[in-house]
Amino acid sequence: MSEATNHLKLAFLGTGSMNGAILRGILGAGHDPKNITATLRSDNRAAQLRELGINVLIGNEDPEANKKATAAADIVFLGVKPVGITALCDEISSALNESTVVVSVAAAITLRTMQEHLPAGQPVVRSMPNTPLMVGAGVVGLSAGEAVSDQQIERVAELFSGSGDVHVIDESQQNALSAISGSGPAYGFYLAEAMANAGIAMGLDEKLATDLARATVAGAGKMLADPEAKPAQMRRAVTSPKGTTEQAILTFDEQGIPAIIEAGAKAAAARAAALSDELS
Ligand SMILES: NC(=O)C1=CN([C@@H]2O[C@H](COP(=O)(O)OP(=O)(O)OC[C@H]3O[C@@H](n4cnc5c(N)ncnc54)[C@H](OP(=O)(O)O)[C@@H]3O)[C@@H](O)[C@H]2O)C=CC1
Ligand SMILES: O=C(O)[C@@H]1CCC=N1
Repeated sequence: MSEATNHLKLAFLGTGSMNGAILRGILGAGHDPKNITATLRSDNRAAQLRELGINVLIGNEDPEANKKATAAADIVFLGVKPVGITALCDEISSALNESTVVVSVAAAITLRTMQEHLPAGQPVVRSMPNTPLMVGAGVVGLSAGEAVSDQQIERVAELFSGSGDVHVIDESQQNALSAISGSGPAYGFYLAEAMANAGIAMGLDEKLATDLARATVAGAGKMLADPEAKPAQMRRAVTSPKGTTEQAILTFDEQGIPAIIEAGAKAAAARAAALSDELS
């Protein structure tokens, strides 16, 4: 991370699963914790966050928490649920400096919707991150609003790049990206759950089945982390002709698993499009 980026003051407003994962990734990449302020509504997760050496403000104790964090920040990450984003934009508008970059991590909330609830000309970035950022293995898609300069989007990209892959994309691709990489960690965990249950169904005890599934999906994920990795080729390397894996893959294909995964991803993207309309 460059010196200039490391010195940026960051505010995380609504620091639950996603904003918490982003800030852990940024800290892991070497950002100075003294330059980070996180807000929460209740104090449930405050102690955990304070252990990271960052500043923590609690909305239920200080109604000005989000505004105070915003006023001191160069970049503000909005990490509340989609339904709360426009109210949060309204709340912080008076505390923003004209060069403060507002980055939303919310699914479905468009740049246009945010811009309508922020001062005219405010730089706004729509992002779709994923939780593996917290272990330095995340993915994020970024789309810049009209008022964002090249330097500002590069700074946001640099902040994320210490903990994952960064893709700057047209906003029209955000819902599809969200359906693959935003929700995708849950699909990986779901596969591990299903594999563990299959082991239990074949008579393995629960702990052994869970350990086998967890370590296997994690190991496969580690191999896939190589940017040159080719999933289909790697699958074939495990699949001996007339062997055991082949029977499993043939059964998955016969039962339509690839089409089911495509249908699931399309349902996630369609839900994002519907939410965009509901919350605009
Ligand atoms: N989870 C994921 O994998 C991903 C999530 N996202 C997006 O991230 C956003 C947050 O989701 P997620 O992290 O899962 O949700 P969480 O519920 O874990 O986090 C939301 C946090 O915001 C806090 N909060 C709510 N309102 C306020 C407020 N007005 N001021 C300050 N803090 C507030 C909540 O505090 P309290 O608990 O005290 O109410 C909570 O800590 C969503 O918009 C989602 O679309 C995007 C990609 C992936
Ligand atoms: O489920 C959700 O709505 C969020 C967006 C992508 C992952 N989690």
